[in-house]
Amino acid sequence: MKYDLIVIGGGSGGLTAAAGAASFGAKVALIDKRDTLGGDCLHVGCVPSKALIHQANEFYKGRNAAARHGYELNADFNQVKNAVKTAVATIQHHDSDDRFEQLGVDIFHGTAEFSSSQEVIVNGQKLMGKRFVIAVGSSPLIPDIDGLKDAGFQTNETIFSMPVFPKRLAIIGGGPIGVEMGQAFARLGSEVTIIDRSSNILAKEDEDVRDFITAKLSEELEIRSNTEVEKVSLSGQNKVLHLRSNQKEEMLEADEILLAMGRVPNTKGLKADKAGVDLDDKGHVKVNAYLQTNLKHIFAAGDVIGQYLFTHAAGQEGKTIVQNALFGVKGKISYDHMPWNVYTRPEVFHLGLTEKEAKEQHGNVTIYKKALDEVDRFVTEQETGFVKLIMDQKGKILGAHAVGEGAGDWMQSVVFAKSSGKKLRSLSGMVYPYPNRAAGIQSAADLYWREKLFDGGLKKWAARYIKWFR
Ligand SMILES: Cc1cc2nc3c(=O)[nH]c(=O)nc-3n(C[C@H](O)[C@H](O)[C@H](O)COP(=O)(O)OP(=O)(O)OC[C@H]3O[C@@H](n4cnc5c(N)ncnc54)[C@H](O)[C@@H]3O)c2cc1C
Ligand SMILES: NC(=O)c1ccc[n+]([C@@H]2O[C@H](COP(=O)([O-])OP(=O)(O)OC[C@H]3O[C@@H](n4cnc5c(N)ncnc54)[C@H](O)[C@@H]3O)[C@@H](O)[C@H]2O)c1
Repeated sequence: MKYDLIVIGGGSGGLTAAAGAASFGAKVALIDKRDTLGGDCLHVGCVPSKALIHQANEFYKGRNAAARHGYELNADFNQVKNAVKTAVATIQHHDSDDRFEQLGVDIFHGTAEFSSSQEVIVNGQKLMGKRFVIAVGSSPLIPDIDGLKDAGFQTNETIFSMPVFPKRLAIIGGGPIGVEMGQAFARLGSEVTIIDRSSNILAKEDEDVRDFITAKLSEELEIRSNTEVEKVSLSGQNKVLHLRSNQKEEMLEADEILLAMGRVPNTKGLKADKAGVDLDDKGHVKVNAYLQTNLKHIFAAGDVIGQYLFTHAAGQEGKTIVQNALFGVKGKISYDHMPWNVYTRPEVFHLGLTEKEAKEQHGNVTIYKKALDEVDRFVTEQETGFVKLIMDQKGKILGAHAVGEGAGDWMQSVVFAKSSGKKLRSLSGMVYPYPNRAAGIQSAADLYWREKLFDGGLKKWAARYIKWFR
């Protein structure tokens, strides 16, 4: 039998492609090397990390409240891990074999490898396909640091089931994984140090956002930027990180090391060469705007293409592939309106261009920035942060950024406005129920009218008109 579509990888990208294709009546095979579907996001990524963050924030609040009444609380790490497991198990139902089998998908658990451009092998069985989707995801980058392997370390694949709670946690890498896990462990009671070789953590964020969140996180943990880990050694049970920053050498002792230095694509065992699929020098599958590889019938989605390493990006790519692979529609993937959130407290929201990128690409841009401690809801909740909207001279939204409690949720209307081509003023004209957090968007967007009304010629014209009007 020849499948219409063979999907390799049952994570965010692969599941979306498989479910979409099966719903249209295609004969689909889905292969995943894990025993359960769901991929990294469900098992060792988004879901356990957000569950851990929730546990940590709950504990942190309780601990601070108890401290105000003279009590000291310690976190029970086993309870935290159980809550994380429960969250994963609950969501697993949604990504169960049963659900996909009911959609008509044939599921194979085992490692897939290409034997030709028309065929893959899984558990010794050959599967023939008309079209293929490579959605095998990525793995944590393990650096070649002297002594690291002997000293031992954690990655996102082990940290959620780590047996002992680390009193001192050193995190190498200050990207989203490093800062989210760093703050969560700090809130559970670890002494956390984030080490990053670049000059800033969260390097992809707008400069104002980076400065704000760096200052906030620094209240709870230590950040060492411009720092390299040259070597790791053991001193008894302690892991000793030999650091170098600005020609200065220092040592840092920790109970555990978490690696959060980026990802490598899972293409090693795939034998893509047997199919003739081109990879880039880092092992990512190379695709065009239609998500086709150099072979028109083989598509790729998700972390393995190395574009935007997010669940929602993989899902969007999976959807695009369904229409292109099954119906021959030439739908291009677009990342123009791809938002992301970093789930620290306060949360970071990112959409479109940063101020620096906007200036480089568009020259003259207008920026409206509103501090959240001037927005009533945030005042009542004693929260801070800001909203920053970046637009071109015609009012087109180029970028939107926010740091604030729940920003990832309440900034969503800006994604709608930007992706439907609405101008910034549309965000000002909506009605916001008082006192919701999204009013932060309105306050920032209102600055547009303030400028027009109070600083421009309109005010003089309006004054003359009002005098004249009877
Ligand atoms: C700690 C952490 C937190 C994260 N938090 C977020 C978040 O909050 N929001 C967000 O949007 N993104 C988050 N991400 C990123 C997100 O998890 C990934 O972008 C997403 O999982 C990518 O989906 P994918 O389909 O490309 O790969 P995956 O979900 O990793 O799926 C790939 C699947 O392919 C299988 N596979 C690999 N090789 C083979 C093979 N040869 N044969 C058969 N099967 C194979 C694997 O077993 C896996 O199940 C996080 C990542 C991490 C590590
Ligand atoms: N909330 C979310 O959506 C979320 C959460 C977690 C992860 N993710 C996804 O997972 C991906 C991987 O996350 P990540 O944080 O591992 O990677 P990343 O690539 O985003 O960040 C890695 C960090 O490690 C630093 N680094 C690299 N090599 C180093 C070295 N030798 N010494 C010191 N520092 C070094 C880099 O400067 C960078 O700041 C992200 O790109 C993101 O897309 C998303």
